Amino acid sequence: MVNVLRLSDVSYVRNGRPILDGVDWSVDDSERWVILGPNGAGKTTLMKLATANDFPTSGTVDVLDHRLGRVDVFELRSRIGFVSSATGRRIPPSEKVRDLVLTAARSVEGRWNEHYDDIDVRQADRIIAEWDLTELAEQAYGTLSDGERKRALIARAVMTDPELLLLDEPSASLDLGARERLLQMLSGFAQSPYSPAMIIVTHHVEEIPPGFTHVLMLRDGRVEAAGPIAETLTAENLEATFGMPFDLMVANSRYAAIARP
Ligand SMILES: Nc1ncnc2c1ncn2[C@@H]1O[C@H](COP(=O)(O)OP(=O)(O)OP(=O)(O)O)[C@@H](O)[C@H]1O
Repeated sequence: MVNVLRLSDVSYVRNGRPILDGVDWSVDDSERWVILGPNGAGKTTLMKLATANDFPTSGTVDVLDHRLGRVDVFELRSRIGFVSSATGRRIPPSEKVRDLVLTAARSVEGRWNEHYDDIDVRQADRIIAEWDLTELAEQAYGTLSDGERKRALIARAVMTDPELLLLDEPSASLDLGARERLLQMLSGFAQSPYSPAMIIVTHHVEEIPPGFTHVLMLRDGRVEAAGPIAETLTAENLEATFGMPFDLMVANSRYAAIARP
């Protein structure tokens, strides 16, 4: 097992307010983590640290065995895949899906005159098929549905064989069918031994793909609970995290929560 992320006593303070407070968290390469928490809990801030896009106010963050503050973050970021709603906004609407995935090999957004090796083209086509995008490969990104866009962005993120893949609310705004299709694909990907360590952020237990192994529950910048999902994702911990009582159901390795009357 190789450690890919370690936060030790991390605090992140802005305007005198602790947005993250005393966070300890460790992720190994075989693990698939869900970060669960209400609006404003600090999930996005945690993602910024894990993707080497920000620095803690105090404590230490080690990403892929490098301590933030002592490493070239640009080199480090090239080893991390990250998809958030902001990622999609940077993609030129006219970019074709095949080029969107292929250009990740050169870390550019928008195809110009770069040369791509056959191995890159084959890798892009394989990943496009894996994420069920073959029929859309010649279609412009701006014309895709939300669900198709999410799959295209994830395909782009995995094109560079990242050692850590982070997805910020991958199924937000998707309709039921698109959400379920994406969850099935994420579940398959999560269960492959060849996949990198994965972290997804969500507000909803219904959006946890089977195969995810661990959960970190965050409230007001503090870790409410963290550990293997089967023993950590409990009605008690949900109540502590979201501040109200829930009935938690598990069926077919999927979770559902409804407020207790
Ligand atoms: N740079 C900043 N300066 C001041 N406040 C900040 C800054 N960054 C985040 N915050 C505040 O910290 C809190 C946590 O923000 P964050 O975006 O990490 O939460 P979140 O869990 O991702 O929320 P959501 O689920 O709504 O996306 C919020 O109240 C936010 O306003």
